[in-house]
Amino acid sequence: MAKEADRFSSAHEGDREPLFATRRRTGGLIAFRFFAASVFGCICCIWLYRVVEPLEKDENRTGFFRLIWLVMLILEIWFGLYWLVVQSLRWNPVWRSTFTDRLSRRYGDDLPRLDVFVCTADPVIEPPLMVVNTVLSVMALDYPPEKLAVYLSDDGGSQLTFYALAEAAEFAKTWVPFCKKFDVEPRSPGAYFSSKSNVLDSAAAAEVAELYREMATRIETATKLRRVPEEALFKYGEGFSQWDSDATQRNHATILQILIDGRKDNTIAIPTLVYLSREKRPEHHHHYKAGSMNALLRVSSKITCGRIILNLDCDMYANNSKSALEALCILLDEKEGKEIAFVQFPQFYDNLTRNDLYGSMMRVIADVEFNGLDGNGGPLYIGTGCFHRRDVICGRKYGEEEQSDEIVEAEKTKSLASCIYEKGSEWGKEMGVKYGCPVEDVITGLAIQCRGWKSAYLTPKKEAFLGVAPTNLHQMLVQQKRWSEGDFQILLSEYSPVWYAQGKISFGLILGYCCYCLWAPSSVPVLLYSLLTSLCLFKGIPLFPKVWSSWFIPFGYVTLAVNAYSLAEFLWCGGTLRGWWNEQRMWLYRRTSSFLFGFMDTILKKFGVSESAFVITAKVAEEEAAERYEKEVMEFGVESPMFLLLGTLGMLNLFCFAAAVMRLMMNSREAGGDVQKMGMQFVITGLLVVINWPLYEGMLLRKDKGKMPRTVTVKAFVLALSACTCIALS
Ligand SMILES: O=c1ccn([C@@H]2O[C@H](COP(=O)(O)OP(=O)(O)O[C@H]3O[C@H](CO)[C@@H](O)[C@H](O)[C@H]3O)[C@@H](O)[C@H]2O)c(=O)[nH]1
Ligand SMILES: [Mn+2]
Repeated sequence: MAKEADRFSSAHEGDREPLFATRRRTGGLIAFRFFAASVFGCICCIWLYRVVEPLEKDENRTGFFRLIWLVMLILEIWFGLYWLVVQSLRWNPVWRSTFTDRLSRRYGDDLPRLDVFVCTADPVIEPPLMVVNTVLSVMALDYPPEKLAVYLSDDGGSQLTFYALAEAAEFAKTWVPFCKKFDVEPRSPGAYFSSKSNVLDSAAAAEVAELYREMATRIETATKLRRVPEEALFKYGEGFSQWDSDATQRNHATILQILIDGRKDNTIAIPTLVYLSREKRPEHHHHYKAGSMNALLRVSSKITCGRIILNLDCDMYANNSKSALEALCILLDEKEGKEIAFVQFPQFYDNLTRNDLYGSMMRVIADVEFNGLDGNGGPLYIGTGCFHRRDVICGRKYGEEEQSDEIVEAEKTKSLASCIYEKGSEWGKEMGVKYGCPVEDVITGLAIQCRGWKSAYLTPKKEAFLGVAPTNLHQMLVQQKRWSEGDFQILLSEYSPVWYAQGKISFGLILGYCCYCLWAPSSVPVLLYSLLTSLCLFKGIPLFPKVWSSWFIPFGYVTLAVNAYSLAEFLWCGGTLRGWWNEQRMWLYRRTSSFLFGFMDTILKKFGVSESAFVITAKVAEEEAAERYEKEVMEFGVESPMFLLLGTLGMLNLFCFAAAVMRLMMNSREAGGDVQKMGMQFVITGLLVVINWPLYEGMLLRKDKGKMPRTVTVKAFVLALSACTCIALS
């Protein structure tokens, strides 16, 4: 391998054309900076208002009122500073483009080995048919098959998944050559055959489609019956014999089976395919996905030892067969590419509806913010759709020599995936993917960047990978809780971007990390601000300047400018107006439930009270729920503390707004004054009510199974009503 590395770096000395280009924005950027400066100027005015205004003589201003005023000042300082931090993501964006033709000219098929790691963990919420579609899509990537290997890590230790993979191995012999011969896209057979428009109209295609359908039926039937057919147990006996009779998901020996060995069998041009289920024992922590990634790193090093590693979640199929070549344009570039440790593609989904009810796409993050991060040193590693250099993820520092990894085939390969292998080693610490954090990906990427490496972000026109977004509110909130909690833990950990990364990565990138690491704590100010605004409206206490006073200008300008900009940005990124509105709702819900719970759990964890776990996101929904998802009807359905909180806050807003409107109508003489004094509060609380409309519908009007459970509605109602009563009487 040492020689091979040499070959890649120096043999093409004469050929100096870069393999990728980096584009920066110029014109628009200056306009943006002016705009940002104007907003910041107004933010300063708001702070000034809070400081200066209470000094005015006003007999109504009691001690309690001053306290509220102080809280408002603190919250506005937080929002202002957070806004500043977020600008780092827009200050210096870059876009990368690649020259795959130059890559082909220079290297032909002489490319480094590529190992693809696909992780799955549960055959029920991650259906084996979906998993093998992902596997098949990467096996058919535009890449020399003898250089490509696909590893499936099954944390579910499921015979069903193994069975599906064994079936896929057979089907691959037809599918891979078919894709290459006819250059089909996308290369997930499920996605390809379900898209009516691009399926070839030929006998060959019809034959492959039939084969696929037969395989899919077999896999789905087995999954439904939760039983592998008898003849398959026999046919793939070597694999199935590795399951002990008492094996369970959490307690079993290592299962390792090379289903296709591309190293030996050169007659069929199909990539190597390996199934791995690492050993699990109840007394050993398995470290979730990070644990399986590290087991994969070790086991694959003894089988194919790809110099490049692509990591995919089991639902992210390859939608663009050129993605590996595109990533290599960056990693093999002789000049700038040398300092780049990993190439991240965005997470896109193929199950989104038009207006993206749950804001799953995170359009602006993918199309704006990550380019901003790239300009400051590189995007975060987000766990899927990411090409790594093996030796870097294993711990190599920037500037160190790449080590040669000899493939010595040993009988002991299996032991590399045992529970005790990592005891007393650096795995999970300085080597491989890090343990102990719910976002193992982000912290690992940060550590790599702190070792001197950069990363790059690639967004080809045709999305490289497509996954499955959560299709109900609860799942979405749970996923967001895990992310916010994990990112906040990073902020408090020894790898904190604020302390540890100081001097190791650029200041802009530190701020970039902070945007996400501060998600969890940002819940508290949003909660307080919205509560204070509506409760004070209810009590008739004005919190903002009068509508006609000049102090109102900065408030009005900041509110309008920030929201108009966010809307424009959303539309530029291809979103719809409705989609933006939905995203604003999710912005609020995430903060007042997911992030808040993530924040509290992190604090509790610091005191050793709770343990954070990795709750896997389901990738299937039952039929009726799926229909509601298609129609963009918000799905509640389950009892959850997060819903109770959202419901209570929603009701509280409604009561406060209703009470204030009633007061307006009853004494219409003072109405004008009331509106003037509290115009801004009316608007904010009113908007909160409007944005909560799907919530009220779910609580009060709907009858289907996806409505808010009755118990939650009643509890929320009682809680909100008692809160209002207490406040009214106080
Ligand atoms: O014990 C576990 C738990 C999960 N997984 C796999 O990890 C992947 C991601 O899990 P998912 O439930 O889909 O979580 P998401 O929130 O969608 O995942 C995002 O966020 C995670 C960190 O929170 C990253 O690990 C993922 O790569 C990233 O896509 C899936 O393929 C799982 O099968 C395992 O292999 N073992
Ligand atoms: Mn996922």
